[in-house]
Amino acid sequence: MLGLMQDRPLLISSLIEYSGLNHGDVEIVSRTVEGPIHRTNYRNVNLRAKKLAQALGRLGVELGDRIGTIAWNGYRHMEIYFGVSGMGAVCHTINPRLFPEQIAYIVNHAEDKYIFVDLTFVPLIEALKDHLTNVKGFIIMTDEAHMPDSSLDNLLCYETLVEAEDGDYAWPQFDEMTACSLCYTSGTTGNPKGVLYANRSTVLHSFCVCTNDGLGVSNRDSILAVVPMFHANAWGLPYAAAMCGAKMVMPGAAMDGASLYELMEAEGVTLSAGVPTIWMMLLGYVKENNLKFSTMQRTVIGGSAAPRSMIDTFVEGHGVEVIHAWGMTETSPLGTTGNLLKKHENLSEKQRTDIRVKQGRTVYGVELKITGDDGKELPRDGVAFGDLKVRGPWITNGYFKGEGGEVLDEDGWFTTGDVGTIDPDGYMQITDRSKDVIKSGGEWISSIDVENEALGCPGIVEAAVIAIPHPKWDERPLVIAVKEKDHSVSRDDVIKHLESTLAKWQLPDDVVFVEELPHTATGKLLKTKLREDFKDYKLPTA
Ligand SMILES: Nc1ncnc2c1ncn2[C@@H]1O[C@H](COP(=O)(O)OP(=O)(O)OP(=O)(O)O)[C@@H](O)[C@H]1O
Repeated sequence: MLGLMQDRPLLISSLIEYSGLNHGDVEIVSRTVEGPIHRTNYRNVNLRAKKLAQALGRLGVELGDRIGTIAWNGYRHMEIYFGVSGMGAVCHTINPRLFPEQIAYIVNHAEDKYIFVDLTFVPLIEALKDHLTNVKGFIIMTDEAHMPDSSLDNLLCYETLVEAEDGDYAWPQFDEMTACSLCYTSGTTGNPKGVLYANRSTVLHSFCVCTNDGLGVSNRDSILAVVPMFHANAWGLPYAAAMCGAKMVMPGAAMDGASLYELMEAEGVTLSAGVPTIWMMLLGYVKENNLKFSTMQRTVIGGSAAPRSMIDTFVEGHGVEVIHAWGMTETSPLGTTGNLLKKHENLSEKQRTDIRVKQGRTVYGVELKITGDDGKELPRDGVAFGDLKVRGPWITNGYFKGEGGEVLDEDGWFTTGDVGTIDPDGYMQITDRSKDVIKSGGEWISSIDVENEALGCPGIVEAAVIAIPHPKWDERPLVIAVKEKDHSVSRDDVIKHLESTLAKWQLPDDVVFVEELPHTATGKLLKTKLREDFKDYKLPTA
């Protein structure tokens, strides 16, 4: 209609086209599997993403085709993100940490036409090749000199494909609701299910990441994306970085404390993002070697609850602000961020951390509520807890190919499977996953609360809390913990420590120590495995 605004589709390609033109010199730095640190910039990424789109077109890839990637964070992966989605195909990022049979399942379920494979994952794909039904070819993400001897049929070399094209290509325009990427949940609570992101939802999500009260990503940032590009699209950081021309620093396969710290310091990293397990390791390295972060200003912790002790170490020990974030694959993933408000400026650091431990507030675009057993909305008083529901333009409306059937209620709310509270300022706090809550004598005990408190006990490096059946109380909590190396912390020490912070009925009935705890492909505690391992465990109080 004349006199109204233009109807330009919100497309992934517009992000890289923008940064290619306006932030052309800003660097993309990657650790590579071949060896040295690689440096490129947005101008080159845009050009090479176009060449890739040309090459894929020549291979017969069409609008809507799914193209897999099995790769670490790196510049070629970024080119694939933009090249594949930019041409109108769907970038399906495969999590290499899934069980091999799950990988075969999702590749077949997605009907991936081609798969981009990092050199490291060639053996993994070779072992699965007879089970992959739809794949026409494997594009190895390297140059001719590093091409492996492989038993895979239809092997193509990434650099050869890209360099054969001239890049004289205009990004096609299509409906902004066209799918751009596909991520499968990691199956903590069942089989992996596909979540299909749209061009429009991803661009809107990027705006949200770039707002100050989102993750505040800007051109002044140097971002270390530790969260993998195969996990909920690295929380959308590659897109958001392109939207504002932020420097991207990508660790490749080197995720140990020393490598991450070195990269942060060498590349002037100001913002980093990852799950608590990664930060636990990095902080351990930094403490052991008596180091400080010299450029990092803020770190995003999400995927699992950020323990208070971790927040304290970052904020008080290193002067690094923590942005606690909550989300799910189904929410693109950013749902809430724990930024402080103006009115919190004059609070003590302890009071400010009382807020930081909450999972945070929604940014514009996402609506959030909690409901009780009757489905009615509960008050935002920070006390009432219930099922957490979300709604918004970057929240899924159902799983790929209709798996699991209808997932929204009649008003469009998505039930997250998390249980939480919302306080009068809108800060949401996850109490638990609904499947992990411990139901004891008609009361609910949050396994996350008990875990967090147990982590504050000297000598405990990791703790998981699960429900054990109890003849009188239905269920009671059991702490399963990992000790610091050579530490003498005992069961009674942990219980004594918890007595100072938890109500009597919330105290665990027992504490057992293990060498290590099982984790999911995305670094979360694998409680299904713990429940299985401890299914015959008898509590001393039973
Ligand atoms: N900051 C956080 N604090 C506590 N829990 C969090 C936080 N961020 C994410 N989570 C948990 O992670 C869940 C989403 O994780 P994700 O989408 O990666 O799925 P998954 O656990 O890998 O797989 P599945 O959905 O199959 O269980 C959330 O529902 C929530 O339980």
